[in-house]
Amino acid sequence: MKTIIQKFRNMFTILLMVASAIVWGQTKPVIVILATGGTIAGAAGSGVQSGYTSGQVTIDAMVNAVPDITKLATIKGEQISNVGSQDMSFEIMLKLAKRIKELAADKNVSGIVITHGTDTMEETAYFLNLVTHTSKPIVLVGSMRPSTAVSADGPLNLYNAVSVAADPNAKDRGVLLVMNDWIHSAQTLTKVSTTAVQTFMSPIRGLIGTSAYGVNEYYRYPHNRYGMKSELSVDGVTALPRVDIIYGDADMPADLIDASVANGAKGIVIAGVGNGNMNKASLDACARASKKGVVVVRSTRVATGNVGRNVEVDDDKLGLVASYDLNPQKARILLSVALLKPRKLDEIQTMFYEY
Ligand SMILES: NC(=O)CC[C@H](N)C(=O)O
Repeated sequence: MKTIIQKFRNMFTILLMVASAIVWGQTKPVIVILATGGTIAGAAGSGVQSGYTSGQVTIDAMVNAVPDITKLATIKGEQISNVGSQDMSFEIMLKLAKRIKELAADKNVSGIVITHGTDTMEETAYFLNLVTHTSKPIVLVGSMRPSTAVSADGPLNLYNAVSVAADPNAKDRGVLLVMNDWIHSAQTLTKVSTTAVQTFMSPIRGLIGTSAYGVNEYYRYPHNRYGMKSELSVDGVTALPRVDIIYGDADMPADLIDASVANGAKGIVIAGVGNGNMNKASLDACARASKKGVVVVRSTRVATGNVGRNVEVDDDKLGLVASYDLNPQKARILLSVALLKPRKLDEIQTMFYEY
């Protein structure tokens, strides 16, 4: 009799454990990881080797390296691409945007994490910030050391990124990047070191918050237009117009600007010196381009500070746009998306102030 009761009790305990596991599994937020490649998925022959190849490791292997992640969320993974982000293309970005839109509309999904190489992470982050209209957290993450390195930074970065994506407090903050304990806005972040683990900074407007072993603190909401407030869209778009970046320096040759126009650019971003300046010959070439209907934006090669309108350059007279907060690579993204529709110069200038 005693053994029957004991058996019954054991069965009941097991049933209870299974039921609570199911309930917990259902209440845990669902986070979808979209993997694109990068160093976080990179591998080398040894733990102390500087040479390595990006985009070698699958999403499952990345998640398995951080078993604790499944305590934060139910993880689902999809491989979108597996490239070093120097090979990130508008085609992959458009594919990402489309998939994010579908996932954001799924009421079972709480947030999205994108694993990505750091070289062009600012472009992808800013692009998604403009064209994904959702309040759900979208978090980019990468690493500076490959998965096989001694002290690889990828696993903790991924853990923190999932914790932010699963955090209701991260909602409505636009596309974020979580690396090395810091939470950045897509609009402000920039890569400042070629190899150091502390490579992302938000030098103009500062951090959105911090994430330490999954404990998140938020300081602010981004100031600019993004997500639900963005009027920009890439729905049904399969390619973006050509926009070139031309680097400014002392005695720069102006014929690169004419060549860009001749090769079919619809927009040009000048990574100018100082406050978006360039020599007289280049300014003349920009004015020529503008007269032909090519939109020319003056950005800067300088790491901090914004480019104001009509400071040393008469933008009104020459028909130019000032990039304001945006560095050349982000100015190129905004201009490429803005040019999907015919827009007047002053409308584009307003976009540079607002986005
Ligand atoms: N740390 C990195 O992710 C840089 C590696 C690689 N070039 C990439 O961007 O994917």
